[in-house]
Amino acid sequence: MNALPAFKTKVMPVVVIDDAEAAVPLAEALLAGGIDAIEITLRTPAGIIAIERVAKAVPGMVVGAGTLTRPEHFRHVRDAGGVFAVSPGLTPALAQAARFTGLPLIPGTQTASEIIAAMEEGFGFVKLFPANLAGGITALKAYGSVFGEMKFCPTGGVTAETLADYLALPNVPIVGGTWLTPPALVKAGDWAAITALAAAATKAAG
Ligand SMILES: O=C[C@H](O)COP(=O)(O)O
Ligand SMILES: CC(=O)C(=O)O
Repeated sequence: MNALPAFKTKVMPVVVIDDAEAAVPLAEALLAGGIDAIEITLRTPAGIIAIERVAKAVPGMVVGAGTLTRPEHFRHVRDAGGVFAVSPGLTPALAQAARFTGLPLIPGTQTASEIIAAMEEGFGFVKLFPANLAGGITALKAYGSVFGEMKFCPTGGVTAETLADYLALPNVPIVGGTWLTPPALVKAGDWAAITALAAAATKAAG
């Protein structure tokens, strides 16, 4: 599968954005806290515009899209300037769209069969989603002993308090979550508070 772009952060903010105007200051606030990659979801109409703005205006930020659930989403994201894609799951049609557009994809998995299906499509790095429902750290340890080559980005229920425990696992290079960009802080434009959350997560990630 297409290789992911390089970034340093071990903590991926999963952003649900209601107002595209907030995208650039939000990305700059995260960057100031040491986070150089962001997943802006397509769950809101503002998502794709937000990706376009961050891709144009925040050169230090590696911007990707989340919640791709339809093949045509891949073209929309690529055309907006997004450089990677994340999906809560995986189907053959989504894998084909990723290959066709050249957009690197991190697909969501939860079960052993889903991990095997992702491996069959050529993925070596997947999401564990929702990580807390899938069994969290216990599941990742079990999958680590079975799927030695597979790396995971647990997302769903990961917090500032638990991220270091996840990252201590050898098969977890990065974690994701929404706690870095609380909707109330985004709505209030409290970028300093978001930088503080990002800096705390960057520190906890080591
Ligand atoms: O999209 C990902 C998940 O909904 C994030 O879950 P979280 O809010 O528990 O971080
Ligand atoms: C769950 C996730 O990462 C997504 O919505 O793409």
